[in-house]
This record gives sequence, structure tokens and C-alpha cells, in this order.
Amino acid sequence: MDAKIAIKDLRKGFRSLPVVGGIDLEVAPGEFVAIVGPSGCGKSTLMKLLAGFELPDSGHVAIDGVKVTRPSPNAIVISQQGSVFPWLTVRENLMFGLLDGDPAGRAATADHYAEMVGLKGFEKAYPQELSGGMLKRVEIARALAVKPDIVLMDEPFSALDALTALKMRNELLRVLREENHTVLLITHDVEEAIYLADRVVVLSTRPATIRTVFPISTPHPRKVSQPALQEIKDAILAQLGISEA
Ligand SMILES: Nc1ncnc2c1ncn2[C@@H]1O[C@H](COP(=O)(O)OP(=O)(O)OP(=O)(O)O)[C@@H](O)[C@H]1O
Repeated sequence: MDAKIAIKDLRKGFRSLPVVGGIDLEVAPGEFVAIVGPSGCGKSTLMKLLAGFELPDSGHVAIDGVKVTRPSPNAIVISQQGSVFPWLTVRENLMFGLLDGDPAGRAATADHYAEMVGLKGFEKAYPQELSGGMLKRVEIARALAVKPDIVLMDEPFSALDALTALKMRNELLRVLREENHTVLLITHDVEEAIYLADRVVVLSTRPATIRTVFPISTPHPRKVSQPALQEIKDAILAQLGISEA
């Protein structure tokens, strides 16, 4: 099958600092790929190149065979910072990116996605009335409501407490089972990567290149304590120069 995302000898630097040092990767339609790497190696820069927020110095990213030269509505970014509008209700936030249909139809779509992420009953609430985990749900629902082919996630759960992050990961897997998105997740959390992804890509130190790609065939629901997953986790940590006692 043709790649949904094809990254070809992608390079990017800032002034004299090389940051992305030649990356080749193909992501299949519907695949979930996690990217881990040492701090400051260029992960967010790679994500910005994928999203079309930055342009490469050489090489390219192609989506469905078309080179990315600017942000596309087909590839939605969910980032750490969060971008829910505080002056809009949950429903209005979810309706914001929906361009098709009459207001009643858009409101129905918004409510459908609110329900999907467990926010039924909070459609008329304002962001300040919600917890951090609920805000993250609004953001994920808003991204999915526009039915993007590709979801790009840069540390989406890192601002959440461990328990909420765990719930959100399961929520994400559930939603992805219902709708077939291609997902690229950047995370510093190796357990998160092996819990969620079909493949984990380990990057080198800056300038980022791919060190190893670990396929993960364990079916969902996974437990990180499963021996096969522990083995992969140890191998990834060893590549990152971390060994657990
Ligand atoms: N717009 C920019 N201008 C100049 N330098 C930049 C810019 N964006 C990133 N850099 C530099 O590129 C390097 C990689 O940054 P990047 O944020 O991509 O790394 P990262 O792997 O996501 O980091 P972390 O793990 O700490 O989140 C850093 O040294 C950073 O200072």
C-alpha cells in the first residue's frame, strides 16, 4: 500500500545548528507511530516539518504523495500547550473548525465528538469550568471532529497527572478504533510509546537521525508489564543511554 506519510532525507538546521540530520521514514495509512529521542534532539522540529509549520533545508515530507509546503487541514496537530479558546463553550470550541453544514448540523457533529471523548453533559461549559484532563479531551475531540487523515501529537499528555494521562491514552485508543486515523506521536515517555504504537522510532542525539525502529505486534489492550513489551522497553532505554536498575 502507498505510504500515507513519506519522509525523504529530511534535513533542517537553524543558523549554524544542524537539528534534523537526514530522516527517512514511511508511515502506512492507519498506522500509529511513536517517536522517542533524547531531550533537545530535534523531535519538535521534526513535528513542525511534518505539520508544514517549518520548511526543510533539503529533503521533503509528502502526504499521499504530495509534498508538504504549508499546514494542511488533513494533518491536525495536538500539542502540549493546548489551544482551547477560553471564551467559547465546549460545543463552540468543537464547532470552530467545522466549515461544512448548517449550524444545527455542526452542533450535532460537535456533540457527537464531545460524547466520544466522554464530555457528554459539558457541551455548554466554558473551559475554566473544566479540569486539565477534560480540557485535553476537548482538544482531542476538536482535532478529530474535522476528520483529519493524520493526527500529529507532540507530547499531548505531558502536562497531565499520571492517572489522567493513563485515562487519556485509553480514550485515544478507543477513539482510534472507531475512526481510522494515521497517528504520529512524539513523546519522552517510552512506556507511553510502547503502550500505544504499532512502531516506535528511536532518534539519535542532535542532529536527529533514526537509530532504530521497533515494531510492536502485541495486540491491544496491552500491559506494559508484559514480558515482550518489557524487552522492547529495555532495548529502547538502552538506546537512549538509560538503564533501569
Ligand atoms: N526556531 C528555532 N530557531 C533556532 N533554534 C531552534 C528553533 N527551534 C528549535 N531550535 C533548536 O533546535 C534544537 C532542537 O529543538 P527541538 O525543540 O526540536 O528538540 P526536542 O527534541 O523537541 O526537545 P525536547 O525533548 O527538549 O522537547 C534545540 O537546540 C533548539 O534550541
